[in-house]
Amino acid sequence: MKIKDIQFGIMEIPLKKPFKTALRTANVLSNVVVMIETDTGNQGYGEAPPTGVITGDTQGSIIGAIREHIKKSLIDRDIADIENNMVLLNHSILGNTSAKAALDMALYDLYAQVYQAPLYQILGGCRSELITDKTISVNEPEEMVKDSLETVQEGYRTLKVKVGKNIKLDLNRLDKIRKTVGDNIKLRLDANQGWSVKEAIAAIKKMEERGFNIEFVEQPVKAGDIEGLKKVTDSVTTPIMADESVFSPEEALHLLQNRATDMINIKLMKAGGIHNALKICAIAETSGVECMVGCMLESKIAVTAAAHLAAAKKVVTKVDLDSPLLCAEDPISGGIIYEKDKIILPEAIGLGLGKIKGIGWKSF
Ligand SMILES: C[C@H](N)C(=O)N[C@@H](CCC(=O)O)C(=O)O
Ligand SMILES: [Mg+2]
Repeated sequence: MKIKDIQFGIMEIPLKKPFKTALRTANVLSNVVVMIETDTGNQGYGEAPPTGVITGDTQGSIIGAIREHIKKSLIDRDIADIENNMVLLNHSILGNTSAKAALDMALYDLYAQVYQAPLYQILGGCRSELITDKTISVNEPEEMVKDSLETVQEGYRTLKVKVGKNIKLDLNRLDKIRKTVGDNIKLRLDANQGWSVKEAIAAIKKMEERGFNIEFVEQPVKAGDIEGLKKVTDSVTTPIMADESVFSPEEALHLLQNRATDMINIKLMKAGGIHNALKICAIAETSGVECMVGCMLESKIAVTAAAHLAAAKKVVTKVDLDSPLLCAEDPISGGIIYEKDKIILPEAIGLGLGKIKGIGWKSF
């Protein structure tokens, strides 16, 4: 099975309500979708969201990286030669992790089609179901309480609460949310780099004193401040999870050798795809550190690929794969199935994706 062509299209999906973090507000998901076609008529799908504030990617940079660098390194390659294909993909251009992730998942989709098995089984097959959290955007406390209550009433048992704007208001937000949802709901926080080191330590200690029972706090401080991240990790008892501070396996190794974080949030868009995400899993497992698999604002295409990774590996003990749940429409048939907070992996071959509605495919 050889690669004959690589095509792309733009997928626009409105969100049910604005997605707000300490870094940005988004109303619509506007992603690059890729399709690899083979000489046997098979198709592999991938997706890249342009998350400029985190990965530095734009729609134009994703398309440009594939058109000018990645495509020529993959045309005519044999799908079964996955290791060499991944080396070529990763060496085709520096950075551009979202573009690489889109091609990486399409290559894995086809690789699993060669061996006629669901991808998660080929990658390790640890489990066939996952439980995801659902994100509560950062807003005025009253609106967050309302959103949290509705989410719990819909059947979600874990809320990922966005904070990081203002510590006094953040404490007020959490106080009200915890009182409203009760003690049986897990609350994990994501500050998206919004606090200083001192603010993070003070805020998390107050949460501990007030008994908010926070499962973990994601990315309290600036991505590049590894010393600051370690200081926060060492100063509080609540577990700290690195997100924007870890893109590559090399960064994961550096962080864990320095014990700068308690956990890692792996995202395909930061790692450059499943191939590098598997290396991060191995580094974390060797260091005795658990991982979460998360997502950007991705449709069911990229989230299905992330779910296959999460289902494959034992070291992945937490899942933040809620992005399709935040979308007002689902133009993709097949892929993962959501049953409230449960994600069921498809038993279909490869990623198990079906038709994608409304895409006008163009060759790069
Ligand atoms: C969507 C997911 N729950 C999430 O919060 N992901 C990111 C932010 C993604 C974005 O800004 O597009 C995270 O920081 O964990
Ligand atoms: Mg995060």
